[in-house]
Amino acid sequence: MMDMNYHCGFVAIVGRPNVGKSTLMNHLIGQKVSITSKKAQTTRHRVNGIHTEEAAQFIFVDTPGFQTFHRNALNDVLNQSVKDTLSDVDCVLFVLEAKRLTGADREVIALLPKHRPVILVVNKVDKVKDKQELADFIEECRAEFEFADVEVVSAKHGHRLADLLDKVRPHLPESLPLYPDDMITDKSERFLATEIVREKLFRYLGEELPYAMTVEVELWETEGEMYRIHIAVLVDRDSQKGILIGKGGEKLKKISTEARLDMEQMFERKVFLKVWAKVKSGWADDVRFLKEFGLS
Ligand SMILES: Nc1nc2c(ncn2[C@@H]2O[C@H](COP(=O)(O)OP(=O)(O)OP(=O)(O)O)[C@@H](O)[C@H]2O)c(=O)[nH]1
Repeated sequence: MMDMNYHCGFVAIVGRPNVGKSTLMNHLIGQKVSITSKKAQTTRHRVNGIHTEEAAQFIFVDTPGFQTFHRNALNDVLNQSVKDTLSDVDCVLFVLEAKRLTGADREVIALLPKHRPVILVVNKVDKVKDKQELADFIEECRAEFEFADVEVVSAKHGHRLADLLDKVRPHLPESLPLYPDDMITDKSERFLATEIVREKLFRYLGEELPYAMTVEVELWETEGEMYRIHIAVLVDRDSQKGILIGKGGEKLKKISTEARLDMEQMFERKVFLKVWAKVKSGWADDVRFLKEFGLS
């Protein structure tokens, strides 16, 4: 594998919320590492997924969704983080939903780098029956930005993803692989642990509440073969804390037990997990607080 013609580089996936960025990345790397949901704005953290081949390694950077309607400090930080990401990758995948070019998409287009190859990825083509309409749509998009290439895909159905990779590959610089070939994500086990807890929050609290919550590792220790992990779930209000904990602590206990079992399976070791709820008022507007979270 260590041949001199090896190519390896960074690829950013951008687009407005809900176009299918997480779904796309999950399929490209072949394992679920970030949560997808019908609701917008589920990927608050940047996720790096890696796809390794015989002669190339693609390191994907999934960027947080743009929130165009409810601007607050959180979203300014997210937008800046997207700009920083884009100026630092070898290729950008700009994802659109077939036949939908909205104001929010145009806001993302405005942030696309002029001096990096940007490939237009038209997703959800399974929803479009008329080929001519699709061709017209692509023309319309091409008028908005000078894309290096275009590919139509269905991320959800894994359709034409190999063709997409074929178009990205030439943009990766000649370099040895930066990661071992069995590595799916360079996000640490810490990150995966928070994703597991987030997934349980969505499962047990419904679709609404988890958007007002954030999950943070407070302690991570190795004791012999075992991990000792403390995770805080930060909520805006006391009432949300109450819902999270549930009657007699039942709900939080269930979330914590299921998360522990998933972690033990994923990390292949015993896990001592403690999950608790904390109130942090207005955390979404507190930029300094976000910085502590490594989000800016
Ligand atoms: N029909 C169809 N639906 C898709 C396709 N790809 C993604 N979706 C759906 O679109 C919705 C949003 O997908 P996500 O991958 O969460 O979108 P995202 O762009 O990562 O969203 P944010 O994390 O909010 O930025 C989900 O319900 C997906 O199942 C596709 O190719 N076809």
